[in-house]
Amino acid sequence: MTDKLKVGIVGGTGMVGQRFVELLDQHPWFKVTVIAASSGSAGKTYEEAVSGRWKLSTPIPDSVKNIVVQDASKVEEVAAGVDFVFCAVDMKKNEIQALEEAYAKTGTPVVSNNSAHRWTADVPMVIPEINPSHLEVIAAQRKRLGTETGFIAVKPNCSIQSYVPALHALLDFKPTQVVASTYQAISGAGKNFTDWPDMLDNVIPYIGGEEEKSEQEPLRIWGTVENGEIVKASAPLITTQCIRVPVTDGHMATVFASFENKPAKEEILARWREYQGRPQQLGLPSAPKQFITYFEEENRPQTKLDRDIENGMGVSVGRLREDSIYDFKFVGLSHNTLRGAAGGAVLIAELLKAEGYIVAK
Ligand SMILES: N[C@@H](CC=O)C(=O)O
Repeated sequence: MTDKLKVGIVGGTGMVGQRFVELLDQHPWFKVTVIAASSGSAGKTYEEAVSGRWKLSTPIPDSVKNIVVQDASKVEEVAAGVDFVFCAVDMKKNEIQALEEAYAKTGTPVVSNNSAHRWTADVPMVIPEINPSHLEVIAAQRKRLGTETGFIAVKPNCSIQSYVPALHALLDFKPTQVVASTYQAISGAGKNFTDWPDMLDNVIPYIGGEEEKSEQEPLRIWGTVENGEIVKASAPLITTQCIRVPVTDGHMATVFASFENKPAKEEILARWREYQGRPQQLGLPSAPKQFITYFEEENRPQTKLDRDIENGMGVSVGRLREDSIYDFKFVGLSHNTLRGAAGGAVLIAELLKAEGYIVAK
């Protein structure tokens, strides 16, 4: 490919925005041409705007240091310089909904990390390996928004990515009940230990809104497309507890599951080993070669050792065993700011491009 698509990052100075910047540097299909943020950062170079608050261990890429940050609320101006945008902003839900729709109405595709539109009936919420067919609702959404080229597509909450992929590979055994407890890294709250010293040597048993998202969003991912809308699945029944733990990156989940047709352990392991989704079939640039990796060792997956598997885009699973109350239990792990946030969104954008939904303006 010679001409890369021009990308804007709306909310480019926050932690997820920084991950977008990092992942898109040297991307084979996409090039960051615009970074937009709040009016307080507008007019500064990107390097100035993130000075003292760059949170990643890699340096700020040279390719973006001198980009002058634009005001994200000046939608027409931002949209004029890009083919599509990623959006990761920190605003009220109704403001995010309005902002993303405003971008879409300029004819600009929006790939969003925000939760604001996750339950808008004609907005696809996608894990590319699991429900790429939900992109079909974009046609209905475009009609509603009055645009031929713009639309919004969103990624789900980070925490579900540590257990939904493993369950998805077993869907034809019909999971009936799932209990998941998540152990979530502090980067999920946009923080590191310098910003949040109280998290050192500490565990907080509450993350606002997280349990509702963790229980409901999988059902939308497993939903069906009916008349241009996603209709959520009615099973399995899911209950969760979401806990903040003192690790930088990586959300772990302990999972108990029962099935209508209980599989054998070997069948489960085979499904995980063999599972491939559309990104693997298409060979998308950010797709992990192995989506689900099972560790035989009893003390794996470990957050620090395994969160970066497949460049942070793979999902690790371990400790599969029969349970005395449920059929099986296991542990899952995914990188929350890569697979669970910016990386997952970049993979959605690659799928959208490969499927012809995102094109050069
Ligand atoms: N809501 C999540 C964000 C994902 O990383 C969290 O708080 O961890």
